Amino acid sequence: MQTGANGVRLTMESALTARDRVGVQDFVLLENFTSEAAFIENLRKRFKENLIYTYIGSVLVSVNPYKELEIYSKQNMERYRGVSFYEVSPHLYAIADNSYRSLRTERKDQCILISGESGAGKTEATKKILQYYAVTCPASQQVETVKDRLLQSNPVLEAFGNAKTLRNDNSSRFGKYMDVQFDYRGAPVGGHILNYLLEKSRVVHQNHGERNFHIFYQLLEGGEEDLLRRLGLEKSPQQYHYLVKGHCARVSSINDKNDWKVVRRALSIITFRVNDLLSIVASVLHLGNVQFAADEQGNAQVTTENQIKYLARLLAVEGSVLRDALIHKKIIAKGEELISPLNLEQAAYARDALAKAIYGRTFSWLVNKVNKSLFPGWRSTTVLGLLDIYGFEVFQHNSFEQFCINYCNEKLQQLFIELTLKSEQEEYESEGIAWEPVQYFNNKIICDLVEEKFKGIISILDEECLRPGDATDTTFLEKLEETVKNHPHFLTHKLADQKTRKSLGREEFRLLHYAGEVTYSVAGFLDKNNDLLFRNLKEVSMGRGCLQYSAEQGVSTQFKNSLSKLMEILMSKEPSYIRCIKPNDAKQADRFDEVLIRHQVKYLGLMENLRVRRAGFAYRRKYEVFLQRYKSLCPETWPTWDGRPHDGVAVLVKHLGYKQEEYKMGRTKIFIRFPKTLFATEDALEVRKQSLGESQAFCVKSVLQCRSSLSVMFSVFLVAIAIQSWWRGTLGRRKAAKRKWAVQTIRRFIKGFIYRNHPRCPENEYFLDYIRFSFLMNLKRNLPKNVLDKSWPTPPPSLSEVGTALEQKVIASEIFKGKKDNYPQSVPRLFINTRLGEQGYAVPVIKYDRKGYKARSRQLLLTQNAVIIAEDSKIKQRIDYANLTGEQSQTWGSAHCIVTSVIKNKQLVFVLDKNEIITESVCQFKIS
Ligand SMILES: Nc1ncnc2c1ncn2[C@@H]1O[C@H](COP(=O)(O)OP(=O)(O)OP(=O)(O)O)[C@@H](O)[C@H]1O
Repeated sequence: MQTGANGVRLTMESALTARDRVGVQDFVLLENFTSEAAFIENLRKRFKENLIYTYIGSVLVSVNPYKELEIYSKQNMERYRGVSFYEVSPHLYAIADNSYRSLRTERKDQCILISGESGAGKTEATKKILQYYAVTCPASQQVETVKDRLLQSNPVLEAFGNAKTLRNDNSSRFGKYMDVQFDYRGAPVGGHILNYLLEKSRVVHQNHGERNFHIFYQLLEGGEEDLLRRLGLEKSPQQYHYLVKGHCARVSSINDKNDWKVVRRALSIITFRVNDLLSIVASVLHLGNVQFAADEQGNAQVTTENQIKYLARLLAVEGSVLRDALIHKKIIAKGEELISPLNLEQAAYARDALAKAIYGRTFSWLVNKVNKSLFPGWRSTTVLGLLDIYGFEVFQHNSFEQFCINYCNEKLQQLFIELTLKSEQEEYESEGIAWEPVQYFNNKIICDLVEEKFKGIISILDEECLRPGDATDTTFLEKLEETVKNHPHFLTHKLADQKTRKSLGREEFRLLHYAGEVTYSVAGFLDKNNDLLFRNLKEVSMGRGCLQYSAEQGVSTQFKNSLSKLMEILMSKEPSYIRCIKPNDAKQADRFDEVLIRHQVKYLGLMENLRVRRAGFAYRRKYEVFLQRYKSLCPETWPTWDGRPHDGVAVLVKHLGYKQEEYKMGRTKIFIRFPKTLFATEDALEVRKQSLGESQAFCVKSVLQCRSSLSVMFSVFLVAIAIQSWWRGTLGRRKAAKRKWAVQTIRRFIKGFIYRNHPRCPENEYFLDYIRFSFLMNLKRNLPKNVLDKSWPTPPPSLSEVGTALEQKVIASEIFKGKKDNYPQSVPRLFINTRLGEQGYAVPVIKYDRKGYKARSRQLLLTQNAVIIAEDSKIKQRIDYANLTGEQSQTWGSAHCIVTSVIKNKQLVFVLDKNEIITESVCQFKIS
């Protein structure tokens, strides 16, 4: 949580008073909520004060500070833990905690959707949320392992999926959805990752100032000599065509050598097949160095035999087969296989296509391995998903990749609208407030334009890719024009009017996205959608098991299908949103580039978010909370209100003169339509606080003066009023606390009843304790008359084991009653081992029957100074401490067991801690 300059906690309402300086914490409180300028001004004010987080309702807007802020400490995490969303200032942790709490209390799966352009801070946000859970969730041995694996998987995925770009030195070049799985105690026990659209083109080409994926440089820079020799690699990246296209193999902010050490270690935890994996990485570099020359017929011939030799070894294929595959194309026409030679350009294309395919498949294989290592072994009860995906991309030149990314954002916006409106509507319904239609733009029309069967852009693209004959990017554009020409969100040079036509090239089409227009160039659409890998190359490259090829499908269709699965996953969860903004292109702290930010506000759809959120009411609060804050503004509610909070708020707002159209009273909350109403109330509170402060000071002063000048009677009278007012306040608070307690107890009881047949867990422990208590009280009244009496009351199912334990307890009393000083204290104690606390040790106690056969062994939990006494000398000798080791064995050297004489055909072992029974519910066995 952020604190103000004076260290005071900034809650949503109290921060309102500082709004001139730091703006509003929630954009819904912007008076002029349709003004983009007001929106940006609010962001700027807050950014200047290092307040990088602001809400739009429950959406968090985050501006990358490009500097370390002291708001991510463990202490800060603790402050956000279990605290209501609006009681603390906006933060990632508030979103993380809120989602986690909903997951625990409502047992509903959650997801946090993080979007923004490259360098806006999505990955950092994801990592910080994971850290938050790592620190604040319950821990166990397994959790530690999972945490470890989650942390280990990160450098591996970053090595293979991230690269230096102009905008970000560690840019994720793939979309990522990660499920964190929790057990019934709320501890993270597993994870699962889905990856989207890896930017494979980077493997063979990088723009100036950019690099290939980190792993290549790490391997060359950090790999041991032996390893490099085995892979046939040289240390210098300059030797490899695929690594020098961007002319910046070395970057000052990146330490490839150190990163390699981390990645190498992490890799061996994730997979045993590190050597295979590195062979494939190396083979990509060798492929890049394969060169061709044209023969007399213009057909390509391989000129770099050495590379083929290495490739054959690394990919475990025949060299001659690979060579042939690189310079020939196999086509199946009318059921017949035809092999035709490739020219230079085609061979280079085939080589690059193979390199991209190999790398892409390897990446998927790796994600698969990571998932296996994160699999908890069973289906966990609840999951929390984190989606770290590129936001809208609008460049000078937009191509197939931007088309896919922007389509993805349309889908996410659709989900946002549906779920936000749905949850608004549900809240209105549950509060008994009439629904008011919300004016918003439904972008379904754009999603349909892209994805509709037969008529959508993706279908047309696939059709064009598959049709026989000469299909080109231009024919695809023509087909588009023909099929969707009348769509209001689609435009081309040919379809545009005179004026717009100037801004559109002949090879371009424009989509009017919900966030604004984007013009796409069709050049390369067909190739990229085909992701063409000639059939014979595909066959050749399947040598290593890491390379698996999926069914043939256009890339855009594959993406559409995986998006539709993603939408299903997200739809089944309760979403939270984080929208990340990059403040400048120079990666500098304290620089707020307004033009760049306006662009992002537009393409993140923030104004549209705000409009949807503000469609109804700007502010809503539980009656109790509202009354507690503002009760001093009305004489009838101050200092306490004895009636229902609902009535108190009604009296209060009437006194404040709220107009009918300014608010609505729901079942449990007040809804305020305009921020100005809230601001006026907040300002009145400030004034009231001052006058209250003055009057208190006055009161104290007058009491002091009274002592000297007025009669004692008068000062007693003043004090009496003060006490009375304090007492009323205390009574009121107690009453409210009691009511709250009652509600919580009833809730816990109901929940416990529902979970009564589950193993003990937070949901049912209260209920089970209650049942146990009732059973014991009943037992107390109906105890058997002697040990042979079998008429024990039947325990409830959840306590079936207690019956036996109780029998033992009664038997124990036969032995110890009157013989041990502290017997009376031990009676009400539970029979389970938990009394030992966390200091207990597990000790194997192995029992033998009279003939010396091993009868039963069992783990006992003992405290360090426990004494085990065996009364029966034969059995005493046979107590087996063989498994005890080190320190414990010395401690246990003096331990004893009491093995009592036969009672009811059973023997009992009582473990004593000094003179006290610490457990007696164990080790009974039949004597043969
Ligand atoms: N909360 C933060 N505090 C300090 N620095 C940050 C924060 N968020 C981001 N940064 C800085 O910005 C850089 C880019 O952030 P990050 O890699 O998370 O961006 P991204 O949105 O994931 O980009 P891409 O889409 O390219 O992967 C980080 O390396 C870090 O230096």
